[in-house]
Amino acid sequence: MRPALETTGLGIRYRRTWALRDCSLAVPTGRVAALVGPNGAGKTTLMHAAVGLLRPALGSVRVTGEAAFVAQDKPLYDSFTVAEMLAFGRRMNTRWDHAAAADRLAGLGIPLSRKVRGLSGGQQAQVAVTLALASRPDLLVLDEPLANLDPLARHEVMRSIMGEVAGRELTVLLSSHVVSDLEETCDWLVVLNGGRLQVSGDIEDLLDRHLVLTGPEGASAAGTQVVSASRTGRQLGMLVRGGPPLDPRWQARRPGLDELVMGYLRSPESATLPGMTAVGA
Ligand SMILES: Nc1ncnc2c1ncn2[C@@H]1O[C@H](COP(=O)(O)OP(=O)(O)OP(=O)(O)O)[C@@H](O)[C@H]1O
Repeated sequence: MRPALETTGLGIRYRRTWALRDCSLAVPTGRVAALVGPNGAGKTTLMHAAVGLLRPALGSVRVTGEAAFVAQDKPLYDSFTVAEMLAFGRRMNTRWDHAAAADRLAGLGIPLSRKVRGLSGGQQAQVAVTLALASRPDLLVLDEPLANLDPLARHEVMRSIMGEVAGRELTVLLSSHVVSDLEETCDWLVVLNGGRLQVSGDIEDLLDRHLVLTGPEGASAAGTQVVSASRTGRQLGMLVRGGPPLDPRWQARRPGLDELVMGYLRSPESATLPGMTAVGA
């Protein structure tokens, strides 16, 4: 099956600044892909390219089917009621599923008669996601859908997105700064750092292929590929690929998603991408 989103050698620049360089990735259909990276990493740029808001300067980007996009600042009109937002969406889209949108909002307990400005942040996020889903996209692209939401609302938004993915062949690409929000729901990981792709792959597979090592100073990491290393007093800590290490002084365990992401972000020269055999290539 063709991937839902595929970029090949993608390069995007704003005048002279390259925001994204040599980015080749493929997100398979039906995945919920987390797009993470520090401020300025190129996440919004990649999303804008995916939905056709930015043209590549180099390479290509291809979406299988239709994409819908929810921008960071939730594109809703404050003075509209929810019903007016739905009517607006209906006029703007040819593939509009009005009944599904109304059902979804009813299920979430969001009154159609309420003005957008009278909704909580979590409800506004839900309305924006509902509008995007009502256009029946194959790829749903969400730029920080959880920003400014409390933990309960973040959980609710993620849960409802998962519900949509379970029901059909929808692929989701969503950016977030809070990796712990993504652990439960995302099954694909894309890490960008300084405009470069560092990690792209299935999350379980990535976690299986890495180890967190802790051991004394002088312990050798032979038998592994070191992604990043840190020191606390006389203790060494490492994120490595492959292994287990030959030196028995290490304690080794599977990383959590946040440890995997942090390990790569700390070491921008490291990367793990499909088809790659060595860390740091
Ligand atoms: N309109 C623009 N004009 C010039 N440079 C831009 C523009 N938009 C983004 N950039 C630059 O491109 C790079 C990538 O920005 P982008 O917004 O894609 O990052 P991001 O990962 O989404 O960041 P954040 O987490 O802060 O939202 C940054 O260096 C940014 O300063």
